[in-house]
Amino acid sequence: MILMQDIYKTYKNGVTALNGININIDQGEFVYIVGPSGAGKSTFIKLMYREEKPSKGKIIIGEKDLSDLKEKHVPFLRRDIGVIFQDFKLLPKLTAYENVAFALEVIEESPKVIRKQVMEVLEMVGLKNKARMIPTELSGGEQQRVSIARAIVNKPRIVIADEPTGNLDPETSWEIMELFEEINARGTTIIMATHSKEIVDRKKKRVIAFEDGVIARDEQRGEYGYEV
Ligand SMILES: Nc1ncnc2c1ncn2[C@@H]1O[C@H](COP(=O)(O)OP(=O)(O)OP(=O)(O)O)[C@@H](O)[C@H]1O
Repeated sequence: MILMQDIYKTYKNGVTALNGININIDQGEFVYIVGPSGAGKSTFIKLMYREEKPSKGKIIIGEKDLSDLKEKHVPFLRRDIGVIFQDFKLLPKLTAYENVAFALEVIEESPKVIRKQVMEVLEMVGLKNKARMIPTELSGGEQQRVSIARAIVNKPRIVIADEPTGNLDPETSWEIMELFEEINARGTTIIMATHSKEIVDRKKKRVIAFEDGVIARDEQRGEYGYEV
């Protein structure tokens, strides 16, 4: 479960990005976050994995109240949340296998567990044969698959994606969306910020629309709702 109560976020430069957010997302939901540029979507997402802290308000992720989460416990929160970005953020000198394994090495998993889980997850995203390639040897879609593999190798309960198809062509985007649906079907909560009207309107899911730092719409089986 993800709960936000009365969340405000003002950055150091005085810009207020979120202006009173209340939200409740159940385990296993698939939620699109939409809205105009600058509406507060990325800020909302960053609060969930503690990349940013709210200026005011309460955030609960699973059983953890982030208000009293000590810095040294942030890595434990991140084990429960996989994050995926538009620009993949892979380590350029490491192979696909090593990029995914890295997520488990930092939490000191045993080499045996690492090998098994990394190969399983690379197979799931269809990249078992390209495990030894480095990011520049892979297409954009393949790089995004590696980053998805890295995000889910820990079996997190929540996957957050900030414009994951923003750098991909339409066909590749659909393939990536299928992967997200597969992950969601296993019970993982998916929260995805997107500017893609095609994706949101075709895959009818819960839609939360941000405008000027507040939630303007929150609809089950919603639509994108903006002209493109
Ligand atoms: N680190 C920061 N410091 C200061 N202001 C910021 C920072 N990050 C975001 N903002 C401001 O907060 C507001 C909300 O930004 P945010 O990135 O959350 O919007 P967004 O809806 O994700 O936009 P986009 O669709 O363009 O990614 C904007 O006015 C932005 O300029």
